[in-house]
Amino acid sequence: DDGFCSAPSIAESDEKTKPIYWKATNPTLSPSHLQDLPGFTRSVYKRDHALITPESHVYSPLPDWKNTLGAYLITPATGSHFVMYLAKMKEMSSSGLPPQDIERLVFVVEGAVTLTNTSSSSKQLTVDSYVYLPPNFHHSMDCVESATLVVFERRYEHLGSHTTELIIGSTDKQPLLETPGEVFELRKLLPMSLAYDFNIHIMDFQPGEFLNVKEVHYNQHGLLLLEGQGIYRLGDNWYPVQAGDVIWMAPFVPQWYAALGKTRSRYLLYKDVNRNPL
Ligand SMILES: NC(=O)N[C@H](N)C(=O)O
Ligand SMILES: [Mn+2]
Repeated sequence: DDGFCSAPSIAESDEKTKPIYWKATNPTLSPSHLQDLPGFTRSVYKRDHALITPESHVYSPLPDWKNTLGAYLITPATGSHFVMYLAKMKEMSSSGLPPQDIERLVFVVEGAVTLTNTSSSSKQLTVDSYVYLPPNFHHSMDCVESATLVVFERRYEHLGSHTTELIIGSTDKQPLLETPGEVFELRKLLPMSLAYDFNIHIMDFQPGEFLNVKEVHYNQHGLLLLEGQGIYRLGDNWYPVQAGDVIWMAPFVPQWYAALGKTRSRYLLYKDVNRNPL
């Protein structure tokens, strides 16, 4: 009647009053309906990339953590040299330590945790804040109510006499960086100095903005879409994505993103840097 196409949203009470077989002649492609289809998932796992969407996340107790469920989404089994997992901390929970020589970055997606370590007083980490923990750095994260964390860990690759330090920060305190030839806004959570063998980029796109470079590079990525929706190209595949989706990108997989929808896209991206690939 309005002269344009739209997918009507049908309230649950409406569904009960509809005649038998009405869905056969009123299909809809709305994402919320697709998610209800038995066995349907947008998740994909291929040699050089994976898309792992929330309906596929599988949680189990995290070794050495108390009262915490974790979903390992990227691990060396997928081909990466790092792990990326979501940790859901419940009431009165606490973290375990990473194995020896493993560095860790934790970003708070929801809730709050208290970070304690032997060298300084406790710090409260709330949504959008993060901590980088050098290898073999004793610490504990404790949660009174609940929190969701995204955690990256990898074996630290030493370079000369450089060493890394404890870093605590939040995205909004990080300066915007130059992005020659690109339109997205870029912040980095770690210093760009040689000591650090990876960084976490926070990238913001307004709807309609996209990567100008159709990237192919030696670095690996682990991505969590924090806000918005769009299309991710990985190799010859084009994926509709939305907040909550996780992507693994192997070295050299062609990659490109265009933000769509009505709100800003923001993603958090692991990238190995500062080391000779040999
Ligand atoms: N897929 C990406 O967003 N890649 C980044 N622009 C990067 O490699 O820095
Ligand atoms: Mn890239």
